[in-house]
Amino acid sequence: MTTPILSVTDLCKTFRSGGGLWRKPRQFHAVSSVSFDIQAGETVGVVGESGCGKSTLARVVLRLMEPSSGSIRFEGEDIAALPEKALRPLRRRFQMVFQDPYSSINPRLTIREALLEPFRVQGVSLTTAQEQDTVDRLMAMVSLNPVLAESHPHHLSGGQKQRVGIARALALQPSLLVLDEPTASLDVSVQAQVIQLLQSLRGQQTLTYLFISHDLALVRYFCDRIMVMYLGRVVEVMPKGATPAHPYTRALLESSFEPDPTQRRSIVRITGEIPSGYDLPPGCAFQARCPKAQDLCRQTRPELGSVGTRHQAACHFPDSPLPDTQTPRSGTAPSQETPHAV
Ligand SMILES: Nc1ncnc2c1ncn2[C@@H]1O[C@H](COP(=O)(O)OP(=O)(O)OP(=O)(O)O)[C@@H](O)[C@H]1O
Repeated sequence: MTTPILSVTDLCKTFRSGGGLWRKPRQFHAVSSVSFDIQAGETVGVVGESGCGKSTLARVVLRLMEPSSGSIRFEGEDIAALPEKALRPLRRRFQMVFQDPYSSINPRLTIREALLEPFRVQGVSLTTAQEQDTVDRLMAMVSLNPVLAESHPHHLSGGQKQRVGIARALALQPSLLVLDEPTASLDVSVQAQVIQLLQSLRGQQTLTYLFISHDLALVRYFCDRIMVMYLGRVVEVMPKGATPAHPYTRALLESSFEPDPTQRRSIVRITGEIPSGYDLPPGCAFQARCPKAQDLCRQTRPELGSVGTRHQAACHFPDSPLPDTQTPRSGTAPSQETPHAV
């Protein structure tokens, strides 16, 4: 087994709010005890509803936000507590593509300047000829007309701007790219083009992707493995093509299907309130919305446990592939498997 490119263990991010002379600040658990590994060349998806902690996880993993606790090993080195000065040279090895291409590029810079900015930030000096080669190479890599290099971002369409965002992220030849909903703000036809571009770049270069999305269907199409988050925790980890075992993942999947009147199948609906991240109930965080919840779910929080090959779910009563879904899984105690299952 090779060393994973990224290894995250028990990562937590807590936000404090309120508090004063007589009142303790309240704690919001945006990311709770998340552990996963990514091997070089893999594409791992993180999916879940709005507010479940996907973007916070992405930002904390890349140290764009400080973790509250836990370890983040990038190419074998623990970067969770590394001072910024020591971290800076490593930053060229992991980059992020943001959801909103409109705000992620400085509107005052031309596209050429935006593409060369990462080199300046990293203190890499280029000759005029090298700058031109670099801009030409990056524009070609993301299939942008080189004429656009002298334009400002407001002259570009959303899709073109996101291509610039991707080119900028790739400028320093990183090994890990974290993509935070890279197509969410684009029209549907443009979304498909950006996904195709990301697929082709993955084929041409040795790139590892951590792909964040609220769209389970897209993640299932694009990613090798999928990590499902609910209220800051990972509730399911499954390989591409696997049948979801957690009722929450199943419901997410159902909600992403187009209705088909010719198909008869049982629909899982999510009803009920999402609990507040400030005040989580004991037991399973999904219990109030889960059609299968029983007393055990209200009492004991299920840990991530094996339900199949490289497939884990944090549920006392997971769906197939386990044969008897009404029998509590024997592994409701902390999983015997390594927590680094992603
Ligand atoms: N700086 C902050 N201070 C307080 N709470 C925050 C902060 N940043 C995020 N949160 C809260 O943490 C939770 C997780 O936010 P996050 O943006 O990570 O979710 P998300 O799954 O990426 O959602 P979306 O898909 O809408 O971007 C949310 O409830 C959000 O309000």
